[in-house]
Amino acid sequence: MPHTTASDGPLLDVRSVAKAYGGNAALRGVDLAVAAGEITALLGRNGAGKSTLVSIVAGLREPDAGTVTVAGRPVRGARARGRNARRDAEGGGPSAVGYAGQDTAVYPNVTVRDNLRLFGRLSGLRGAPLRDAVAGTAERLELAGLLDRKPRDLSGGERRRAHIAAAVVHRPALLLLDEPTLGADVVTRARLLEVVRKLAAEGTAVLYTTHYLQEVADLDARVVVLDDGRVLAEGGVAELSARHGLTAVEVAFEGAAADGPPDLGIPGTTAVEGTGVLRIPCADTAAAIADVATRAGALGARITGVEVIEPSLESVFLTLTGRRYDEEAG
Ligand SMILES: Nc1ncnc2c1ncn2[C@@H]1O[C@H](COP(=O)(O)OP(=O)(O)OP(=O)(O)O)[C@@H](O)[C@H]1O
Repeated sequence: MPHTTASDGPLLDVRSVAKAYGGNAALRGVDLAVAAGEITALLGRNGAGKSTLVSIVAGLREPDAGTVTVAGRPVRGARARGRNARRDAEGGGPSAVGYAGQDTAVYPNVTVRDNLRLFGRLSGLRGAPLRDAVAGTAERLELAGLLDRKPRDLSGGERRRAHIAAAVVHRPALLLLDEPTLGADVVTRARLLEVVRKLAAEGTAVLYTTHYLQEVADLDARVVVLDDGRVLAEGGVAELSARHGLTAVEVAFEGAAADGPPDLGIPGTTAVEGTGVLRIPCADTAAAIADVATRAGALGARITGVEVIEPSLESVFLTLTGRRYDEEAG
């Protein structure tokens, strides 16, 4: 079912959103847009503000300033909705937003089928459309054989799939996923990415936070880099790599793992921590390798390996923030 917006604008439109907790600014004026059918990956280190932003878009938190619209309609936080929540649900048909936060939100003691029914009903689905939605979603997330089991009796990966199923059962126009693959094994991760790709291909706008840069490439997602509550850069992976990525040559030397690499006197060179490898940022890799060989030869240092590092999201992040992106820090 294709999702259309009330206007020609993006499905999700976030403008100048700011949020502080006490005196700590978590978001400092964020602008972000996601079109129908587009996957946007929100990248940033721990504490960058990703979850805060996603929960504001989900209507779970109030921004201090700025606006969020989904399909042209303003998102109101839980406090502002207050007693009108039911009226909103009744008036608006199935909810436009599906949200899967970091913690699994399915009820552990209720079967997967009843969980999916419940989440479908909460979004306004009833009768045959609800039954079809539950069956279709279970199929999509390979839960069909697990519908009569309770989440407390499922494996971690199965429970995570049930959690995502609860967020998509009503076929939201906008899907918010906050680190959906955190701790998932390779197979579960691949399945979840496949589901996200399919939903996007059918017209769902997806906003996705992750610490795994490889997933961003696998999803061919548009990237928004958030750092300290601000958008540092946005664009496609190739575009960002070309604009901000580094090309470098990494050179390993005999005996350097213990003693550290030799000082070749090349400006900008850094030692890769704990490896004895020298990283040399450069524009012309062939010229850099020839230069290294000459200088190493003069010092009597024996080269044991050379690797060319192409621009990547990792190096984009390093350029923009001056820090490495720690993928396991989720
Ligand atoms: N409920 C809260 N009360 C006080 N401070 C908070 C609260 N939630 C988040 N923060 C702070 O706001 C900042 C942004 O946190 P947020 O959880 O949005 O970051 P994140 O990018 O999602 O991080 P992570 O990758 O670790 O999940 C951090 O400094 C965090 O400590």
